[in-house]
Amino acid sequence: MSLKKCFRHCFCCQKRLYFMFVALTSLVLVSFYMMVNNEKTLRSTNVPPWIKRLSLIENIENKNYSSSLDQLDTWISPDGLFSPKCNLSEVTEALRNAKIHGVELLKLQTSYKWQIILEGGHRAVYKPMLLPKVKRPEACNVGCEHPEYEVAAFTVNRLLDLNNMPLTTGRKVIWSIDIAPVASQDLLDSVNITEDGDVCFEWTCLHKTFSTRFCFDNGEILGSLVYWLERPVKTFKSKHHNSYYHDYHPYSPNKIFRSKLPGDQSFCKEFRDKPPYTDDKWFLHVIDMAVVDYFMNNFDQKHTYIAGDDGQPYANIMLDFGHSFCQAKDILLGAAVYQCCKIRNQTYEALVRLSGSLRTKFEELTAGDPLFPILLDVQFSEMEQRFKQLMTLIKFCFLFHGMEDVIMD
Ligand SMILES: Nc1ncnc2c1ncn2[C@@H]1O[C@H](COP(=O)(O)OP(=O)(O)OP(=O)(O)O)[C@@H](O)[C@H]1O
Ligand SMILES: [Mn+2]
Repeated sequence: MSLKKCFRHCFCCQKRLYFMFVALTSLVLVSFYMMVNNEKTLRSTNVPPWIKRLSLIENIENKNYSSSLDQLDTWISPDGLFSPKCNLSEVTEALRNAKIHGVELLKLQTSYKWQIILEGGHRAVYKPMLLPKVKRPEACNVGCEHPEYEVAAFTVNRLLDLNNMPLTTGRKVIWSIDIAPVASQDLLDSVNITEDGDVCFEWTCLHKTFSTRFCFDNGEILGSLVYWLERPVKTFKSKHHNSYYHDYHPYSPNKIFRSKLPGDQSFCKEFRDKPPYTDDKWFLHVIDMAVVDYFMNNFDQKHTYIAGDDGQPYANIMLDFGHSFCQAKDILLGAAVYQCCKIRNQTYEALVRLSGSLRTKFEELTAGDPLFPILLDVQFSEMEQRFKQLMTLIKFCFLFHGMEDVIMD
C-alpha cells in the first residue's frame, strides 16, 4: 500500500469511528433524558414502585387512557361525582381498554373481587362474574353477587340523572394476557389452571357454609369494573345516628329496628329530624337511594359518603348493588319515598321522562358494554313493573299532600 493510500485509509477509519462515537453518545443521552423525564412524571403519582416500572414502559407506548382517567378525580364536588358536561363515554372507553398494571385480591367485605391498577396508577374494583346470568334463586343478601347488577345500577343512576355512583362498566379480561403477568402472588396462588386452560379457584359466597369451585373457561373473564375513588369512603352507622338507611331493610341485622316497621310512618320519624337528615342534601339522597333500590330490588345499600379533609361528609355516593334482583319483593324498599312523601324535583322529572321508555333508554346506554345485554328479560320486566309501582306510590303522595308539598328542589 502506498503511503498516500495508507494515509487515506486511516483517515476514513477515524472518520467512521468518530461518527460511531457521536451516534452512540447521542443515543445514550436521549435514553437518559427520556428516563429522567419519565421518572419525574411517575414520581408525582402515588403508585407502588413495581407499578412504576411497568408504567415507565406504558407511558412511552400510550398516554391516552391515563389522561382520560385523570379527569375523574377532578370532577368530584360536593354535588356529586360528575356533572352533565363531563364526557362519560370517553372515560368509560378508557376503563374498558386501559392497560392493567397490577391485580390483587381485594379482601374487603364479603364478595369475591380484585383491586386492579390501571395505567397511570388509577385503581378500580373488578368483580368477576362467578355465575351465569340467571334469575337469582336465593333469598336476598345470600350467595354470590352478580356483577352485572353493578352495571345495571350505574345505568339506572344515569337514567335518573343521578351522579353519585362511581363510573362503572362491564369489562372482559383474559387471564393469561391481562391478569397473570401482573397479578400478586396471593392471587396467583389462589387459582389453578386446568389442562384445557380453564382458570379455577375456590370461594365461599355470602352465608354459605361450604366453598364452591368456580372456573373461567379458557381464562376468559367477564365482570364489572368500578372506578376507585381515591377519597375516604365512609358509611353512616347506627351508633352515630339512631338509625341508618340500611336498618330499614327487612334484611338488616338490626332486628330491633326491623320490628318497628309495619305500616307506620317511622321512616320519616326516624330520619328527617335527626342530623344529618335535617339537611335536605342528605335527606333527598336517602330518597334517591330508595328510588334506585326499588328499581333494582336491592336490600344491601348503605348510606355511604366521601369525607372531606375535615373528616366531615363531603359528597354522597352509592355503592354495592351485586345482590340486587333477589327473590323477596318488599314494598318497604320504597318506604323513604312513600312514608316521607318527598322527592327531588330532578329525580321526579327523570322518572316522568322514563315512563314508557325505560327499556329502550337502558339498552341505548348499555349497547357497547361487554356485558350487554346486562339483564335477563324477566329481570327487565320486573324492573319495569317496580318502576310503575313506584310511580303509583308517588301519585298517592300527590293525592294526599299535594304535588307542591311532595316535590322538593
Ligand atoms: N369505587 C370505590 N371507591 C372507593 N372505595 C370503594 C369503592 N368500591 C368499594 N369501595 C370500598 O370497599 C368496600 C367494599 O366494596 P363493596 O361494597 O363493593 O364490596 P362487597 O364485598 O360487595 O360488600 P358487601 O359484603 O357489603 O356486599 C366499600 O364499602 C367501600 O368502603
Ligand atoms: Mn356487595
